[in-house]
Amino acid sequence: MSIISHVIVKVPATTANLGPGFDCIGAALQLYNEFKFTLSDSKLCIKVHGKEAEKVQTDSSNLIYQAFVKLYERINKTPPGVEIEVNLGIPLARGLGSSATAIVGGLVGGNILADSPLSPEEVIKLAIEMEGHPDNVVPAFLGGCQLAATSSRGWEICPVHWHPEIIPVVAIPDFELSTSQARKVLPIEISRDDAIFNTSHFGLLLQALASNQKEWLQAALKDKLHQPYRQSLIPGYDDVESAVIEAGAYGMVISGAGPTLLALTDRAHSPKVVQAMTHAWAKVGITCTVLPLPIDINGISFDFSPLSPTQRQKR
Ligand SMILES: Nc1ncnc2c1ncn2[C@@H]1O[C@H](COP(=O)(O)OP(=O)(O)O)[C@@H](O)[C@H]1O
Ligand SMILES: N[C@@H](CCOP(=O)(O)O)C(=O)O
Repeated sequence: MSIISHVIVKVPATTANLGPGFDCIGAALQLYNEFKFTLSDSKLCIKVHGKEAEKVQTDSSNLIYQAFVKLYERINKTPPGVEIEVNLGIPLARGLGSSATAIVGGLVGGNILADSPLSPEEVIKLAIEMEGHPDNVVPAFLGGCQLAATSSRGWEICPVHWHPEIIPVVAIPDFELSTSQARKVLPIEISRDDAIFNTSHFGLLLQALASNQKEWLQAALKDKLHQPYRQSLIPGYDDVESAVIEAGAYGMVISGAGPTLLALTDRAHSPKVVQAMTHAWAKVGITCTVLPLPIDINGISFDFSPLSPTQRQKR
């Protein structure tokens, strides 16, 4: 029996792939979704607040609720009645890990209301299973920049040092691109040359992120696994990239599955990069919101209240 009446879980946005690290690396960003779970005797009730709230399902198909139910399935218990209140701070289907926050939020909320039967490692494993790849759910849960690789134990998760002088700037356009659509355009197989290209660039990326070595970062952001196939889904990609380089950034990549574009820059060039992204996309008729978003180093945070003695008696 739960001794907790409600829990509020805050989960950060993420930027996955970082160029050559398709499906294995991502970083948490200081932009958040917040989920409040309250035990309830009546049927499921989901309330959503914030911009784009009307786009989120409020029935049992809601991804947060599906994750909540998954948690209870895993511990062989019937899910309790619950009211879920969502405060959306992260735009949907833009490549900033909104689905990852819903999965992580639902699992963590469910786990806490069930008196935490699963360890953080088990919750992360379940989140990866639900999302299908680790590169957004892992940093969303743990914060910072995280690398995940399969092993005989399941997953090896490894923090990646992100030099504080490397500033992420995201340009979020006013159109959506679902991850499933952006995965459909990817080839099943790639050539050995492309595999070597990505292996070498990914190795360089890890060293470049840790050291802030300018030339390494400039080269390391290149990729041949997913970006060449996805660029055509993002009108104006080449124009924004040229403007970003001209403004002095290290480079630009697709954030997650897109369509948000992520520039990495040093602090001094950050204001120019913001302007360049805004203007370059406006020139091709696309309105976007451009934000420098520092790395979130904490991952999930939560706050909960115990049941009152009267509530305990009722249960
Ligand atoms: N806060 C949320 N609550 C419920 N479902 C959500 C939430 N955020 C995202 N989703 C679901 O995830 C979908 C977007 O996932 P996806 O295409 O992977 O984009 P993203 O890059 O934002 O994760 C939404 O259309 C919605 O179905
Ligand atoms: N590696 C995935 C990452 C998807 O991240 P999201 O933030 O767009 O959900 C991919 O590139 O498909």
